[in-house]
Amino acid sequence: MSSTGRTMDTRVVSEMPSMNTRSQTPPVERDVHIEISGVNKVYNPNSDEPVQALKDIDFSIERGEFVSIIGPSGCGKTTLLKCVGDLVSQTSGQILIDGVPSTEARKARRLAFFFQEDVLLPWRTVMQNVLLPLEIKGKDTSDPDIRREAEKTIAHVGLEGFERALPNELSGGMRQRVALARGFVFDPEIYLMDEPFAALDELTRRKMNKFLLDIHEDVQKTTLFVTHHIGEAVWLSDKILVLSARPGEVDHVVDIDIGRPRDATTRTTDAFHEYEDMLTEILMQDEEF
Ligand SMILES: Nc1ncnc2c1ncn2[C@@H]1O[C@H](COP(=O)(O)OP(=O)(O)OP(=O)(O)O)[C@@H](O)[C@H]1O
Repeated sequence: MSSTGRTMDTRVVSEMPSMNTRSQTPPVERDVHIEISGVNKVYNPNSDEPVQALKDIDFSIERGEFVSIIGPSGCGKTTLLKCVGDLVSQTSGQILIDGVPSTEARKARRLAFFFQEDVLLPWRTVMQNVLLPLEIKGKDTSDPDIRREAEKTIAHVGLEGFERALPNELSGGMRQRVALARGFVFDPEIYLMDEPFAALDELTRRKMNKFLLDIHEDVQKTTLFVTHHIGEAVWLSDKILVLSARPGEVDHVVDIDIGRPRDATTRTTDAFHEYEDMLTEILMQDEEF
């Protein structure tokens, strides 16, 4: 286990049996996909009450890594995700995707967003919802090749046979899988996920976690995942970025040294529980949490 943090608490570290600080690990070749440097975000900067959401964020994500962002409510998790996806602009600093600004990456549709609400169009079938991003992109969605691709994506999320169903005929978990398929269909390089399973009941959420785990281990897309759920973050992630209370700063970066593939038994291991306890303790130290 390893953890680095701007405000590393030695008491927490010393309690962890096999924790090393990152400076002790030998240098390895890194393939940086997303580079966040000196990012600050202030909302309403010219008003009487500017809100500094992010402060001096330096963080990088390697290709194929699954990184979760956790932290106290309102600490800037969504803001950071939106800055990476160029849905809001940072006030200062830069975010590069493979060395190019995130604005260009968004325009080239290299990024896909997934939100808590499945935002499916209720009058469109599963197939029509999945085809929507391709339609917006100006593709001819009556093209048999495109439809085959969409069918493959629908099958990939386990919804084969539901192509003609309407959203209101599906369960919450199924609707969320349609939303995932809609993001996957244009084969983006990076998944940006903002609490995609927060509205689901615990059992469905577990199933969706396992589903995403399998997809990630299959396609290994670089993923940035915002969550409040520590267990979910540990199960899914290679690395967890913990932000401090607002203004969000990098508080800790915890590498999850649990091998893959992971399955339900992973959640019963000592290592899993140690990570859960460590992260809970880090978050509890923040008085505003
Ligand atoms: N458009 C906006 N205008 C002004 N302030 C905003 C805006 N969006 C977010 N904020 C503020 O910025 C801060 C960070 O918000 P953000 O939603 O990024 O945090 P979060 O960690 O994702 O929150 P939560 O855990 O509640 O989902 C909060 O204080 C929020 O009120």
